[in-house]
Amino acid sequence: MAQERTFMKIDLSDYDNRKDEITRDLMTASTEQGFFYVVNHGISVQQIRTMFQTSHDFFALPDEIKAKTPMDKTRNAGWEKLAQIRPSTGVADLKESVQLGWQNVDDLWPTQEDAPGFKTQSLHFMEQCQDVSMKILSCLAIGLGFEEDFFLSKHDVTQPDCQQTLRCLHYHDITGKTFPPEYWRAGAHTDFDTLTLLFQKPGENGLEVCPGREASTDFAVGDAWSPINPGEGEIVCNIGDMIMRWSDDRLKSNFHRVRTPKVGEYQGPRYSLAYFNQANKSAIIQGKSKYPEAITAGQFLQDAMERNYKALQALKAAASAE
Ligand SMILES: O=C(O)CCC(=O)C(=O)O
Ligand SMILES: [Fe+2]
Repeated sequence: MAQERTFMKIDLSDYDNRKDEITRDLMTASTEQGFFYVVNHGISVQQIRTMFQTSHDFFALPDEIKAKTPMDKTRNAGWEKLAQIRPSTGVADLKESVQLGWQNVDDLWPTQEDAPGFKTQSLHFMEQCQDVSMKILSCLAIGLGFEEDFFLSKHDVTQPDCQQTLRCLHYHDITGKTFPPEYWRAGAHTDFDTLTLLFQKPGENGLEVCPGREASTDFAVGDAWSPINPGEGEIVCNIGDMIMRWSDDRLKSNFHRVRTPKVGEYQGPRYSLAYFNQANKSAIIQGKSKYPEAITAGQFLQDAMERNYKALQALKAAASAE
């Protein structure tokens, strides 16, 4: 079921002077919908376009080249194609992606020879995403009653156990093709992280959101999906499971998906970029009321992946019993 919703636009301009107002707006957006647009964030349209060109050039390489740095799940970095299976669908997303990290992934970057400029440009963009993310997380810390730098040291990209990641995504051109209904460009899911920054190219829409999730461990999801279509230069941000738990479920990590366009609609390629903020492995996540028990971010992610795995196995078992 489709439902029109308006998502808040958070203006980061004059950040230092307007921090109280920005915090109020961010808390409203994060406790209600968990999705919002961010504008005047300091990353120029030109810089975003340059990163999209870089991502486009990488994906245009032959698969044999991209496969030189395959997805390494333990380090959450590398390239994969038609490989990510969501428990909500049971089939692989119609996409390819490359995940880039800050630490311990030197061997998982494509070489300068294969992808000239890719590493330099991506790292530059990651720095910019990191800056914007820390501004938002600083406000959310204040809003949740922590010290304003509370989340900063916990998402420290200089630490060897840092888990901050940029994922470049390419949803293939499917012009003229029809897929069974369980095939999505990205099947419905929540993000495991604290905060995601999403960029897309103008007009390459398809992202849909379903607000209303009550607990960070919940799989249940309603059926009122709303499109969220950013203008050029706007960042779509969403709250992830990690900060939902940290905030005792006050901030909402909601389900989202990317629909597969039908024949008659624009079915050309779609490119997006997602910067996932995930606390350092050793960072302690501890709520103040509902979830007072301490857990490391490393353990939190492992548990989340295990829950996903079990849900997928249950889905397969149900399908084979039919
Ligand atoms: O491509 C998009 O717009 C969304 C991607 C996404 O939700 C994800 O990779 O977690
Ligand atoms: Fe996502």
